[in-house]
Amino acid sequence: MQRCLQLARLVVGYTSPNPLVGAVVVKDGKIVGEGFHPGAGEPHAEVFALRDAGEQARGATVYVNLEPCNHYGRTPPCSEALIKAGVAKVVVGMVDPNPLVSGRGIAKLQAAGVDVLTGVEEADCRLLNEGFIHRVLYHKPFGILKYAMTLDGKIATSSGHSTWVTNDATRQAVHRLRSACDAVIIGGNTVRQDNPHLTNHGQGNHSPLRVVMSRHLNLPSSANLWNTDNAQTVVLTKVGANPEFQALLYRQGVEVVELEPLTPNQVMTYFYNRGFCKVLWECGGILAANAIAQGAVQKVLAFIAPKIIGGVKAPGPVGNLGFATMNEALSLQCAEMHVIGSDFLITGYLPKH
Ligand SMILES: Nc1nc(O)c(N)c(N[C@@H]2O[C@H](COP(=O)(O)O)[C@@H](O)[C@H]2O)n1
Ligand SMILES: [Zn+2]
Repeated sequence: MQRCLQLARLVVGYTSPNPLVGAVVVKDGKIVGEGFHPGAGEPHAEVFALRDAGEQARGATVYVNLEPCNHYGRTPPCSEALIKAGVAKVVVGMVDPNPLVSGRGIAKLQAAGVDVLTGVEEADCRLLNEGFIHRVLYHKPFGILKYAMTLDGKIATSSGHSTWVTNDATRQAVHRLRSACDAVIIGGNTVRQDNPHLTNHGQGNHSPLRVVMSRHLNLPSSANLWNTDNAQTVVLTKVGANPEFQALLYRQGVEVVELEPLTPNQVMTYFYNRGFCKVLWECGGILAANAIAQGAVQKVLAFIAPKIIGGVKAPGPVGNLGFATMNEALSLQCAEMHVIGSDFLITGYLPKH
């Protein structure tokens, strides 16, 4: 199953709205076929693995991190392909939450006499596809809030200087994280203040869509994000905002989309309709607080550098949530701490809305 996950990860960032899936065919204790799902519209992982195994699939065991499908979507059902290939056993990482599948693939295999074992390495399988699972269950992409702060909770100095809070290894981890996401979102303030690139800087193959939320388009006419040679940018704004600036962006290949209302919740609906599974919020505190308040954030990744910068006016990672007492605090679930060189990373999930 871990090999399935390795295969699936080869195309991390490329498969949305579909999941990341790898499959392995084992006969007499040896791997005789492997495959992964390259992206929506392409055959599923099981089909590639069966093709790779050829006749050796007969009587073999197939491992796959997601339940084989049993529906005609963009491609025909894998359950039928597995039965036709004559496999003896299928080992499944997790049941597919997609209501079109959800147990039906397993039932079809069992009805045809195929032995099925489910829930193998399930936690890792769920983690790999947490974006897909959330998308399917809640009809919104999975939102991740990432920030980097000092030990005293500042994301910049009081003058706004923020390069760099964390060490090189942490910044590379963030670039890999971007590569695994469909989009990375910031607000207009971050463009004005930091002029970021928001690319993967060569960490991973996939470049996420770079997104700026700006109500009035009071943005610089020259910015790294307006260079669309290596990565696409979309600016989300209010209906009718600053037509001259919209024209300037269009000329540079930047897509402009008008949304009403321009809120994190509406943005997540827009990106669901665009087929996205995972969206990264790399914004400042005000937008981060709005995104949390509107349920657009499911997971938090807080990178912490053991430095103290001080400053009463130095900004923190999350603005006003309207809480007055400590018992209103949002407690992260399944919180974990990781060490990245001299920095620390705390991850966890926000309570469900
Ligand atoms: N088990 C499995 N292996 C794959 O490689 C997959 N891509 C999936 N996806 C499931 O089928 C749905 C997509 O179907 P189409 O690609 O449109 O035919 C997807 O939503 C998953 O439920 N499953
Ligand atoms: Zn399938």
